[in-house]
Amino acid sequence: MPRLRGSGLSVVPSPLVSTSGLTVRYGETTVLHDIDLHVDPGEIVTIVGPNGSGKSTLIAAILGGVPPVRGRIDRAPVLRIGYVPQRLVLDPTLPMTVERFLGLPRRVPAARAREALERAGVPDIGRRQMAALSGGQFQRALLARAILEEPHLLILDEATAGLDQPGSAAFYERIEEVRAETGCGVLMISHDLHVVMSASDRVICLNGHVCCEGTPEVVAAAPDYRRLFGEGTRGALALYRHHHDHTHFHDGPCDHAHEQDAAR
Ligand SMILES: Nc1ncnc2c1ncn2[C@@H]1O[C@H](COP(=O)(O)OP(=O)(O)OP(=O)(O)O)[C@@H](O)[C@H]1O
Repeated sequence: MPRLRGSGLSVVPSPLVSTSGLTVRYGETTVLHDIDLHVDPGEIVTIVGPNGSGKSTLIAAILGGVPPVRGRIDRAPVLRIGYVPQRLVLDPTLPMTVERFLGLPRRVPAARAREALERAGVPDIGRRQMAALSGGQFQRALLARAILEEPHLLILDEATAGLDQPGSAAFYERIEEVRAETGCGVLMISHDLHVVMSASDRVICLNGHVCCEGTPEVVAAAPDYRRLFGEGTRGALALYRHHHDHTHFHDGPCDHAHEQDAAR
């Protein structure tokens, strides 16, 4: 897969995607007010926010699935988006290997499928049945399918829901590696506050509107963010930094807002 930045092979203008004054309504209810955001090539932007704060709606609007009532969404010309959903329900009785799944809806050469699985960190699961994968392997298979198309922008909607904390941390590390290898931009939603804050270049805290935005440190210290998620995440951020510095993972303190979200 070519690097996107500086390779001259597939340079995409910056930003990859931006919204300005984006406002979305369901019936009489306005769920997104005046959202301005952008994602540049090669950056990881994470959206955090409480349940019902409009995160999935924002992603759906960016993907073109929900029309805004006001504002605009601009995508770079020829933008290729890879999307990893929160979950995908497959009929467990349907025999389907991972290789075959990667070939849907159209066949891909075996070498490309193998490369995508390697990029996703699961090089050996090609012959396995989709129904027999663990939760983490299943999400990696979805990630492989998303990166198969060499996306300029990878969008993940709570892709680690259902994974345990080390599984989530490993998944986000893999996302950082994919970004480093390909230069793609990443826009993701996450409830894994413990691990995601530090895996991001920028964090956008959403609650119907953008409450605060900035580097993980800036957002973790912002009063609006702390009102929504409590004080615990600053410690979690330090914990994650520790994990990152030492390439091992310790369980640690957890703020209750996150526990409730994770338990959903
Ligand atoms: N198709 C729909 N029709 C009507 N209301 C909807 C629809 N989808 C979402 N909503 C409402 O819009 C609001 C935002 O929902 P959304 O799923 O975007 O939030 P979220 O931040 O992703 O939530 P969660 O963290 O629980 O996944 C909620 O009040 C939800 O009930």
